[in-house]
Amino acid sequence: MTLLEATNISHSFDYPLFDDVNIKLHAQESIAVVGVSGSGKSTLLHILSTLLAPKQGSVKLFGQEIYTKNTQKQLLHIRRYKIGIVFQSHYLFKGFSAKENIEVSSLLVNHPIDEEIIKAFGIERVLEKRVTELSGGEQQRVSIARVLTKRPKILFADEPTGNLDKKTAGAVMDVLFHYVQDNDAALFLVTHDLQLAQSCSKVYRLEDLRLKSLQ
Ligand SMILES: Nc1ncnc2c1ncn2[C@@H]1O[C@H](COP(=O)(O)OP(=O)(O)OP(=O)(O)O)[C@@H](O)[C@H]1O
Repeated sequence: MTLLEATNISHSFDYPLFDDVNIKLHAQESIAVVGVSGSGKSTLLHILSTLLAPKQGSVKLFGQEIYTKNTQKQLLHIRRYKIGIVFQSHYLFKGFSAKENIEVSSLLVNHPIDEEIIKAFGIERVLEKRVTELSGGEQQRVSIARVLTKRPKILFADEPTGNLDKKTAGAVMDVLFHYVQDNDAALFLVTHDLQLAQSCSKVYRLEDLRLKSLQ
């Protein structure tokens, strides 16, 4: 099943970022995009995940064109209930504990927190701590747990393991890959780390305005 289809996407800010980009993401699939800093990876992720309309081209999520036909209300519904976005800066609620942050998602979709994920992320002992008392890597894992608790069909992740050591990063990626398999979901990953990217089913490099297939 095709969950995401982007056709002939082009975008620019002060200068052109990419041109004529085409991507299809199917259930149980993971796509990684690598590229140098400033090549437009995060911008592409924003375009695919309802946050930014491209200058040209079409983006379909779950078979539905998202930028021309959808009202803001429908976009909000997709963003809240059908996709999950892990940002480089994680946007946790600072005054809340780690657990309360994850509970927000749990309440939103009326689904309990998955204790297995908490354990696999190694954050069970910090759940009662306030966000400001957590290390950067702990905050990153709490934010991923919060997003997974919504049980999104597509998970968009921008450098999700940027603050983590290799071993912890590997453990987190394992959870993401299992989540995708077990839930018929899909992962769109942006990273600088080519080795990490190569654990995905498809790898692309954003370079010279094009999305080039590496794997
Ligand atoms: N909202 C915006 N308005 C204007 N320019 C922007 C905006 N967002 C990003 N840019 C510019 O677009 C370019 C690409 O940014 P983007 O964050 O997509 O790159 P990236 O490949 O993800 O970089 P990094 O690896 O450093 O995170 C940068 O030059 C950035 O300054």
